[in-house]
Amino acid sequence: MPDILLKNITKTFDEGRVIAVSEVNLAINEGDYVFILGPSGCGKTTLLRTISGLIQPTFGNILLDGLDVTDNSPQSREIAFVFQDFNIFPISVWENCTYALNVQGYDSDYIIEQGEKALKIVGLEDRADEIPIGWGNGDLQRIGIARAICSGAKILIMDEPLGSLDPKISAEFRWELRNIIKDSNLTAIQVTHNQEEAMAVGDYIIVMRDGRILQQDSPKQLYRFPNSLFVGNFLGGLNILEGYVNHINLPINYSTKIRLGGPKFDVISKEIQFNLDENVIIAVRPEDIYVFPNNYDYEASETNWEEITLFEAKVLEKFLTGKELVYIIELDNGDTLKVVKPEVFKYNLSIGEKIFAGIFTKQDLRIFKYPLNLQKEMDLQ
Ligand SMILES: Nc1ncnc2c1ncn2[C@@H]1O[C@H](COP(=O)(O)OP(=O)(O)OP(=O)(O)O)[C@@H](O)[C@H]1O
Repeated sequence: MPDILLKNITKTFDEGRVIAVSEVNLAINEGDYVFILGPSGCGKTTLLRTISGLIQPTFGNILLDGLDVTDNSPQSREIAFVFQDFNIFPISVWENCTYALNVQGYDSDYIIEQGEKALKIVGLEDRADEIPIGWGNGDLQRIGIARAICSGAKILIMDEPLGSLDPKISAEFRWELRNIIKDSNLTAIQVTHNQEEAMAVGDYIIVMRDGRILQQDSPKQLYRFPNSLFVGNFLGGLNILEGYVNHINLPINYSTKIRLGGPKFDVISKEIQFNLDENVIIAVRPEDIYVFPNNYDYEASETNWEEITLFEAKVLEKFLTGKELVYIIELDNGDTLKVVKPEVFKYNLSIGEKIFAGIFTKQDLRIFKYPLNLQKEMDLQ
């Protein structure tokens, strides 16, 4: 039985004029560490607040451990919140950690047991008596997490918990947080704007847009098989090319031709059906495009060239961004593609140089229906 089950959750504001969350169905299992990603205003925080009971859904039901808690108070839901701004009081670490249990009148043996357990988990057991004034953000958030664990909650809800941390500390702390969650067998839902963080430590990622869930999958599946152009572009970026289906080899193989004399690719699509001559978008990640100099010796290479579609191109731009070398290449038909390689790349391709480019079509090329509004579909806002 899923730990958290959302059935058709809709939340509107301003007498229905703002639809913050729309018909969301979601199941999260016990022990899962789930991230919610999406552009600003897509409904992430509203969804978190609805699950925790801080706000009531307009429609729909929330089940925790099989029980309908839609009308129950936040306190009764065994959910703890971890905030971006820590909410730490100028009292001792111990008092911060056990504050809620004291207010709720738990007996002192239970409070001591819970407090000691929580501080040990976050590595603050030797600093319980200190007042955390002047502490670094990482340690302050440790207290915030200890407080959540101390409450005895089985579910952690975290709104940008690492958002105030220095990027280097955040990159280290994310693993610590994951270990804490897994070791304590907590179910955790976290909102972040940091895709890298979600991809690195999340079991699942939920991508939202305009109040709806577009896709919920493992990071690898989302990255390799986005179910829409928006999801693919939002997570990691996509090159897109407009084309049409010029051959169908049933049941699953479509040859698509890029318009105006561009190259032809054999694409596999198991999920979506296409028709002959249908306009489509084919998409490829910048890091999945091979580029070679014109005089490359294919015979000498061990690559299986049968699976790679090669086409001629010209280097339009070349620049370094930190650890990456970016090429913008132009196809014969004027289409352009972004290609990303490691900073130390074996070929020194120059601007203006004629080159060969290649795509491992079966593995790396995706085909999508041509959207009603391509510009809106690719807009990351
Ligand atoms: N109390 C409220 N009253 C009216 N509108 C609201 C309220 N809370 C949220 N909204 C609106 O609901 C939509 C979703 O907001 P929400 O804060 O959930 O998005 P978000 O994805 O968390 O955004 P961000 O990433 O910027 O924090 C937005 O259009 C927002 O303006």
